[in-house]
Amino acid sequence: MSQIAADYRLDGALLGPVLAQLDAHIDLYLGRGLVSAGCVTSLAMQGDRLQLGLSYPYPCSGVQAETAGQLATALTRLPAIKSVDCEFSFVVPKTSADRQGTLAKVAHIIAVASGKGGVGKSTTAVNLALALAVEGARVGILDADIYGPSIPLMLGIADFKPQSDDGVHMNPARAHGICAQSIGFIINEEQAAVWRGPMAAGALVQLINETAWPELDYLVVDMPPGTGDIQLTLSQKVAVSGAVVVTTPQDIALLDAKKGVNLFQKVNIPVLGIVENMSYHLCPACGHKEHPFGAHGGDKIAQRYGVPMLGALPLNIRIREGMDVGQPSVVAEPSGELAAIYREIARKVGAQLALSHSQSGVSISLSDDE
Ligand SMILES: Nc1ncnc2c1ncn2[C@@H]1O[C@H](COP(=O)(O)OP(=O)(O)OP(=O)(O)O)[C@@H](O)[C@H]1O
Repeated sequence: MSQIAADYRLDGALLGPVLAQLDAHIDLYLGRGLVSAGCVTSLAMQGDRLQLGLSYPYPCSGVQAETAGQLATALTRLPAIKSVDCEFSFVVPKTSADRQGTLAKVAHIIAVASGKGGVGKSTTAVNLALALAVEGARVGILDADIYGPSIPLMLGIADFKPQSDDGVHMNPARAHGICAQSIGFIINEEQAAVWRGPMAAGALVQLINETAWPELDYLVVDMPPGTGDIQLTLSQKVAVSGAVVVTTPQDIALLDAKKGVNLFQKVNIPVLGIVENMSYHLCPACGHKEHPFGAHGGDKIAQRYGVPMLGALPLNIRIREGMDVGQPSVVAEPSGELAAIYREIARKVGAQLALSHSQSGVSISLSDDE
């Protein structure tokens, strides 16, 4: 899966056992051993230290320390190895999409969609974008939610007015390490409310194309709520690489989420998974977990449609309060449990995207330097 040529400089007697140990380490997000997943890009010995280069097709800085520890434990069982230096890198998988103009610098476009409004789609899109960035990717977000563009407020950039250097393309805003563009920077809600399907889709495609996006690994698009023509046209016109469907556990929201999954599957856009928002409530007094809207709805959809369940967020006042003041959970409490859930979702999204766009395996060069 890696697009880097591997460079293995170990003698034959050591190479086999080292590769065996590395392949016995199953990457949780790719579901394969590190060698078969193409993550092992370099191996060399310096004295009794193994220098190990790992290249991941998804951003994963949050689990690198743990992975390095586990690999060191496994590899130092081999008598020749006393310690291991791990070097991690992230190389975004190539895409087959032929994007033109300002989107040519964007590797992958991730649509965040929901069957109905108010389920927390924008909240999820913003935190997912920030979590991908914290995990090590270059990220942008496009607020395409014409009926309620909330991302400027959520990122604390409500007063931003896009400027242009070349008189043609608008520069996106920057906030919390990601860049952002919103339909809300350009038009007001009354104007948007009267747009019908084709007009809205056309305006959104124009907005996305007329933004001077920098080099990005992922552009997260907060889609308008619903699963109709606007969503379909937009997804196809900008060659969406994969979709995340957000739902709440109520039956009505789940029914709409199914429509969302169906829509993307029908047009061959990989559904990267389901996020169940407001999934459970933790009693702040006693820590008791309750499911006021029913349990496991997202799981059932995921199983039925053969798509991953990416994660479940609690109904938690801190999520809303952070959003209201431009401090989403991932940046407000970076080491908190909510940030941890979003970061886990981000790693899964990146890995699913890599799996669904996986290229041919790694090419290996071997030499007996040691
Ligand atoms: N898990 C959560 N716990 C508490 N509040 C939440 C949670 N998720 C979202 N909210 C709050 O619910 C409200 C709706 O969220 P959001 O705007 O993200 O929904 P949406 O699906 O994008 O809505 P729309 O489609 O109407 O724009 C916001 O006030 C948000 O802060």
